[in-house]
Amino acid sequence: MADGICVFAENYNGNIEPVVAELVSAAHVIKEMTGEKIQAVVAASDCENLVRQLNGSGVDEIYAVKTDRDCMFQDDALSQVIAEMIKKINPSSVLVPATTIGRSVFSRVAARLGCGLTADCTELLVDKREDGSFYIKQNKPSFGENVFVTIVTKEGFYPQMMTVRPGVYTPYEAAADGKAKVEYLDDIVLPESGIEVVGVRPASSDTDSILSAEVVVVGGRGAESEENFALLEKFADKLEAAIGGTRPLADTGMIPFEHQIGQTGFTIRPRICISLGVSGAIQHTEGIKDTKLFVAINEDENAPIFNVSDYGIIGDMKEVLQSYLEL
Ligand SMILES: Cc1cc2nc3c(=O)[nH]c(=O)nc-3n(C[C@H](O)[C@H](O)[C@H](O)COP(=O)(O)OP(=O)(O)OC[C@H]3O[C@@H](n4cnc5c(N)ncnc54)[C@H](O)[C@@H]3O)c2cc1C
Repeated sequence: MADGICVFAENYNGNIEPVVAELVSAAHVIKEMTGEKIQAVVAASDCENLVRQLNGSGVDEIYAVKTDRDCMFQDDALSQVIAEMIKKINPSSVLVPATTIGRSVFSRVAARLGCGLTADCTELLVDKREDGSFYIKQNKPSFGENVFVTIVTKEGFYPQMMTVRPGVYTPYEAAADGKAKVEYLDDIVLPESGIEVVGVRPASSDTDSILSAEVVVVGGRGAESEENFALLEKFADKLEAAIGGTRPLADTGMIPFEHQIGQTGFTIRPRICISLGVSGAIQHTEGIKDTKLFVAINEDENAPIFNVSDYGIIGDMKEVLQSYLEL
């Protein structure tokens, strides 16, 4: 019988990616209901190092395959290894980061296993069927991010497999003395790959910068003019803050999608967040609700953003920022 909540331990350059700790949090939410063990799967040439990092991260079991060569970006070969691992472990659910690597590897894993894959979940809820079995409600934005849908894997089909959007869950803080059972699956071998990696160039705009920023300045439609946005950038520069925005700013390309905050964007948890010209629609404020200190500047005293801010300044953002920058 399928049993266990399996987390894909995505790694890069010898490090487990921080997003894995978020998936471990999501797995613990599921475990509270189902009582299943949390498993991590990892396959890499420097596997021992990655297993060390995973041990004590809040997982109960680690399954590892040591590959005979570096297989980063050889998703055709890596997906075969992971699919074989999942067949062997037989978990009831598999949680994968909705990252470029997670998406690419697990669409192939799903095809190999003949199972479904719900992409880009922003909420996972557990429910119980009449026969006592548990299932995961996989909630995600859909249809051009205009509606929210709940996807449920058909009864009796396992694993329930899903990618989870980074930033949605708070990283799991494991007890320092936590130990996992480790098993190396030596009979699984990395096949030849049709992909040759000729070079690696980092992306120019990464989501990490905004997810890990201590201070974030968020612009809304009120900051959309060239003049206002230039002021916002100067302000952010002075505060050494990352820049985020509402969906209209991402739609017009003023900020990259990776910096859109909200239900269909990313969730941030900075120490300080300052929003400029943002009305405060629920779809946006969902993405900032865990901010420690939240300041809003809006010229409309009735703007809903003031209902969720700790401090509010009623005024034209241009005048407020110009005064601040002159100090
Ligand atoms: C399914 C769905 C998912 C969505 N997901 C997201 C999401 O992830 N993120 C997101 O942000 N939105 C999302 N939206 C859109 C959301 O509902 C709002 O439309 C959007 O957040 C509004 O953006 P805004 O506050 O920038 O613009 P507006 O609502 O137009 O507000 C602009 C504000 O700026 C103020 N203002 C104007 N000029 C100035 C000035 N000079 N100085 C000070 N204040 C000024 C105005 O008073 C106003 O309050 C989603 C919508 C749907 C239907």
